[in-house]
Amino acid sequence: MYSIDRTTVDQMLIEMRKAKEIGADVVEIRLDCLRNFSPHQDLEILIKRSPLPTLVTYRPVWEGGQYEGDENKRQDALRLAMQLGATHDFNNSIHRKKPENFKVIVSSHNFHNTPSAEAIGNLAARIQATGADIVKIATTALDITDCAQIFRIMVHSQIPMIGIVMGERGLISLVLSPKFGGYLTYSALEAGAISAPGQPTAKDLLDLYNFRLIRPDTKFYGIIEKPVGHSKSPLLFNAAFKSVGLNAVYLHFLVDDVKMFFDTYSRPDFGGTSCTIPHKEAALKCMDEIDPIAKKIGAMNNICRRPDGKLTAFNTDYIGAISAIEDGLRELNSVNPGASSPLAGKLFVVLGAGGAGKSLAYGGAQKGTRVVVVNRTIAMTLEEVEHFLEEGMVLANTISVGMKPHIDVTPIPKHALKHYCLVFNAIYTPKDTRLLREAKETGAVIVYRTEMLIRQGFEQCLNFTGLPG
Ligand SMILES: O=C1C[C@@](O)(C(=O)O)C[C@@H](O)[C@@H]1O
Repeated sequence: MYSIDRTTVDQMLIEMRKAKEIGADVVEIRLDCLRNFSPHQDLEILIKRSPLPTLVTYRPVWEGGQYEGDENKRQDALRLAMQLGATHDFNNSIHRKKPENFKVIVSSHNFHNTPSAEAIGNLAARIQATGADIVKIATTALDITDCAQIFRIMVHSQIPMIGIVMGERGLISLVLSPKFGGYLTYSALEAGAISAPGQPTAKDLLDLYNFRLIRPDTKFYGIIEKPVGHSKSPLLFNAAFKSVGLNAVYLHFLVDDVKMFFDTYSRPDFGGTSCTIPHKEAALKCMDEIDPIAKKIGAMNNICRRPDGKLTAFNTDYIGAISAIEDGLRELNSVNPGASSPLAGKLFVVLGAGGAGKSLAYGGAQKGTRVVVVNRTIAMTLEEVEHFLEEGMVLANTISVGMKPHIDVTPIPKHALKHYCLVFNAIYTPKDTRLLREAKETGAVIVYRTEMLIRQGFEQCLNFTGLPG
């Protein structure tokens, strides 16, 4: 559902039409946001001209809304909306059966925090006791685990319930609403036009998260990250799940405390996560098992929950990066066709010794390269690399030099690049770093981070589901 909080009737009508075009099932109009609201005239226009079933909300200040006037007048306006058929249409479309007369949503908003599941359950019971047809409880997420409190109550609610946890950390409460029996969920028409913090856009809900396919038995996965939203993995995984018809969804998890996250989301239908900064180390401590290769590398990026509930960590970065580099080398004629890997025998220079650097160094060694790791503290420095001369070397950069906003700098000067036949850069933004631009100009094959992303994601998909992505 899309909620409209414009200040004039005309603006609301425009947004209602947009909401329909985008694919919303229902629109909510927030009467308390209208300036100079004239109930008889405005409601008649809004309800009669709404292209979608319409939910009318007139929220007072004490419930987090903007209406400050007389309580009787507020209730009169809601009764009028009912007579004009707003709720009638709404129920008709949602239940797909004729309601006796109309339905009432009684809501409670908590803009400070999320109480315990027990307290939410008591609140839901009190709301139900008012004679509400539909209970709506909106709380505020201080942590992603707050969503679990709402899920626990919503899934067992005897009457229809809308449970949402507002804020960035509450995103999963909106996306997973159908999984936990939610009556409806909210989305924004477009980025920046949200009616409550943390709302996804209708487009993301429908196209990125495949919202219409989410059911109670849908398995869920995601990427644990902080801040949230930079990863392209949800795009990759949800497209893969949809293409093979897998009943699963992959989300952004904005996680503050990794242990609390894994302790809270321990259901069998939570299948695991990808892991990125800043959680890679903290997550390792929560694992029941670490795959021997991830252990050897000393870095992981993929966590799977086995059917017995145990968490296992894997490293798929080394396969993703190395196979992207191998494919790049295959474009060159100079590759020895008889060798098991086009990397075999090459001098492989890896810049950086963090998780990605360690993964590349391990992968390179497995393929028979002579690996040189370059960083500030071990092996050799960037200055020394400039004097490294052997034809046909391979360079993999994993340090952040050249990353946005410092796009004018580069880890290796252009003149030193002429000895490399391939350059890989693990930086996402910008895609065309100065390093890659100059490598291309000197005639090297270049390999982007996205090539690695796709391949490491494919391996994660295999680990999660046993199916190729
Ligand atoms: O390299 C990546 C990409 C990633 O960080 C992302 O942004 O989606 C997810 C990680 O699991 C993986 O190691």
